Amino acid sequence: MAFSDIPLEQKQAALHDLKEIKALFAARSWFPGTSGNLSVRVGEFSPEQFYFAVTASGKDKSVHTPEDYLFVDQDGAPSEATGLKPSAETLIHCEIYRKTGCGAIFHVHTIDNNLISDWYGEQGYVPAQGIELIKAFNIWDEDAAIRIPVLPNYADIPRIAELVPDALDPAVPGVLLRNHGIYAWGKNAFEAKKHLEAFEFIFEYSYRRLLLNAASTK
Ligand SMILES: CSC[C@@H](O)[C@@H](O)C(=O)COP(=O)(O)O
Ligand SMILES: [Zn+2]
Repeated sequence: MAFSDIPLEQKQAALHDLKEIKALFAARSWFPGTSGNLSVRVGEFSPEQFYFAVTASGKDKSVHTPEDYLFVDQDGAPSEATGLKPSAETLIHCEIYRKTGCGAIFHVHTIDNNLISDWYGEQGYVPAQGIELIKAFNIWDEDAAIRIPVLPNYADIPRIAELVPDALDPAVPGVLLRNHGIYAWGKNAFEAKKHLEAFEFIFEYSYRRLLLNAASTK
């Protein structure tokens, strides 16, 4: 399917979703210092060919402008003529789409996701067990345990992107970059938002748990 074959309404719906999510996350201070990026996929998916709308690089994500988003293909190349540059981390979005076939990916930098990814960075995953919000990932076992993968935060984004396919756990819709932030995804914007909120709850819980544990051993 060529990009021009994708119905205009689908493209407009993706941009509408991005606008709403961007405003909501900005109100939560989830885009400090222009950090963070968002994408929503459009059209049919095959691992060889897909398209998505992504935030333009380096923008202040707390304001709306006519130059906030552009469409790119499975390799991160713009699908239409544009002067905009896709997010510097577009290749990471490409690898997540290719591997999972998901419909939306949201990336934010928070103090909690940075601290917890660094604390567990050496072991390569953040453990989480018995936290109610794990059910947001459609995991319903009592006392369920999950591992949220943590990748090194190389300056060279293609070097990170190539690690993504093997790092992902099919049951866990998120991956952390150490001391950087999280990528969370879902079948659509609603689900990606739900997953991101659940991860952030788990990170804040885990951080406070570590503090309480340390206080109780004093
Ligand atoms: C200005 S700090 C954040 C960036 O280095 C990057 O990690 C980020 O999330 C935003 O990059 P962007 O190219 O705007 O999508
Ligand atoms: Zn980032």
